[in-house]
Amino acid sequence: MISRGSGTGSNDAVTAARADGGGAGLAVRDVVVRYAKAPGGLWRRTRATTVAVDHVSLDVDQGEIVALLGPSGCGKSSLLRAVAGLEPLADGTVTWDDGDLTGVPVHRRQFGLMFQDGQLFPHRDAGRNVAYGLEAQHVPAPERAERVAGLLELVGLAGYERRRVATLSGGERQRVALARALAPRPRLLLLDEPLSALDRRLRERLAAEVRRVLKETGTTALFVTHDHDEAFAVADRVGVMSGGRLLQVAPPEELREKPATAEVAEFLGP
Ligand SMILES: Nc1ncnc2c1ncn2[C@@H]1O[C@H](COP(=O)(O)OP(=O)(O)OP(=O)(O)O)[C@@H](O)[C@H]1O
Repeated sequence: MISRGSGTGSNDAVTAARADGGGAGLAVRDVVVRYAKAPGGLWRRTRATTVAVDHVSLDVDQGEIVALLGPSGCGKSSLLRAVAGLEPLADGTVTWDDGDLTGVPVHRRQFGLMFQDGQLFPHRDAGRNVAYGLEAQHVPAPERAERVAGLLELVGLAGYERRRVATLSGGERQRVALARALAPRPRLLLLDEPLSALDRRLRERLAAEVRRVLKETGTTALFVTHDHDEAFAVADRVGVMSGGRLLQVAPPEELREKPATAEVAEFLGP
């Protein structure tokens, strides 16, 4: 059983929802993700696999931000991709509000995705990038324009509607990418190293801003990062991964004060 730890500040509402028996959200149970090793050579006959995620269980309650933290290759992205439906589960289940997502394709999960490179559409201006998901939902133009303006303002880019993507800085691109991911009001936002390509100072500032934006929009989020400071700045709870396993999930201060194992303590450092 994974300890959920206690919340503070804006997390109190989440804690209250849990106590009421409400606040359901994402439940990952005993999930295993395996990859076939590269074909050829010795592996061809043995059908050997890499276990990227090794029986991981994790809850993310509605309105909560959970960061997955761990060194390169520990399986964070694989777990996030499995939740998104981009990787098949070798074992275990992923549910939302108790509804099993097995067999539900990526685009039907109502989850948003944001990656290290925001992958903006280069031929659309900033506003039309943000509007993309709203167009797909056939939101009428005036309502769309209002929502795009509101989202750009929320991410600190008020008035940027007509700016060409090529003229935006790295930080501005990721802000647009965040606004675009939030536009269709995803029930869960999955962020994979969204700030990693930015320099440290900007990363620190944006981590705090991402948290503010997610909280202001009441967005439930799973945030993958290898950066301790970023995880602690963004999340209500932080999950530490190593070798495909989830070692501990706890609020930042609890993780610092009471690491559950020597491995967690060593990873977090002094
Ligand atoms: N498509 C793939 N095919 C084969 N092996 C893979 C594939 N994707 C990931 N892996 C392996 O699975 C393990 C976990 O990788 P994953 O990308 O999930 O880790 P990570 O913690 O997100 O690392 P990083 O921060 O470097 O992206 C690694 O050993 C990796 O080499």
